[in-house]
Amino acid sequence: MIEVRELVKNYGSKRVLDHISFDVNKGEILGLLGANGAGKTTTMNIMTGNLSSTGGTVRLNGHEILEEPLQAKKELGYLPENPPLYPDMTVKEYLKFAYRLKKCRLPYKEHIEDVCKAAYITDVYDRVIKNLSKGYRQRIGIAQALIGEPKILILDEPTSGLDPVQMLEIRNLITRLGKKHTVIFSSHILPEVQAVCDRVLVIQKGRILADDTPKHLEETLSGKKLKVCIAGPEREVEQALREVPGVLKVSRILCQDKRSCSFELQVEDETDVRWKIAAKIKQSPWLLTEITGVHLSLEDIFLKLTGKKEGRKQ
Ligand SMILES: Nc1ncnc2c1ncn2[C@@H]1O[C@H](COP(=O)(O)OP(=O)(O)OP(=O)(O)O)[C@@H](O)[C@H]1O
Repeated sequence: MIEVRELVKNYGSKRVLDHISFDVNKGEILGLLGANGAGKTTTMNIMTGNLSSTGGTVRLNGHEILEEPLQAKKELGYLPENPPLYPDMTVKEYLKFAYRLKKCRLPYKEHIEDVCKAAYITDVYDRVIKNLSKGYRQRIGIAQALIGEPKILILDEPTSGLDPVQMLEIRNLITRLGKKHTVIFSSHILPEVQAVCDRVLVIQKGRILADDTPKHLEETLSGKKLKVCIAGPEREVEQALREVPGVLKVSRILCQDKRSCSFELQVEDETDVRWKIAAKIKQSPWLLTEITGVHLSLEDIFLKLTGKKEGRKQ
């Protein structure tokens, strides 16, 4: 559905995109994750034909954005970082304006109704935009992007500046939109990408650091780890755990419960080793009090990939 190849962008002698390539399949929700200045907006602006590239190509449903701009843009709904709203218009007037601007040919009344329903703005249809909350304004921006039934939605930081409730509403909305559209959205909020995306591209200084599912990315970087707490003599328990097939490494960790001892285990296969440990402890006089997976948050992964904390904005 989307094919981005070797995108390069220079501003004078400064290279801000350095050979970015990726594909997005039909129906996928892709998160573009990166710190402030990583190159997310630049990538999206080039993909939507709003900015020229120094090199590389972008194909939207087979149409190259510079060679066939009209056909390519018909495939596309775009929400820029600052939604292009006219605050003195009512929602009705604004959507009519966007409908005309896009030269949309779908039946006006039904289509606008559908778009308002999809973006959850039906109840403010006759209100003046400047009097609405930022959450509503963001959803009006999304409604504008939905006009013309584009197959692809590109949303630049759609939750930026929203309160936690509004953020959740937009995340839920993106998940629902993903059922009908191919969606790319950018964010610097890691749990958001984790919650919403099928795939994540981690981008830093104009380069792709990782292209993976949030879950696989986490597993790959964190390694498979278990936390095990057992009520029993520490040294003997440690030895017993080392003997369980599939356990690669056993490290003692601090234990909150004075009657137990705790260990972090590096293992080959989490589920399999859990069963084996449970079976082994059952045969002993000891008691298994906890066995849980240890997972890195995507935030830890991001810091691991980038190797530093600088440049992150909240
Ligand atoms: N017109 C411009 N002239 C020079 N440098 C620019 C211009 N626009 C963007 N840049 C630089 O390009 C780099 C990437 O910027 P971009 O806006 O794409 O980052 P971003 O990941 O979207 O960050 P943000 O979350 O702040 O929007 C930054 O270093 C930025 O300073």
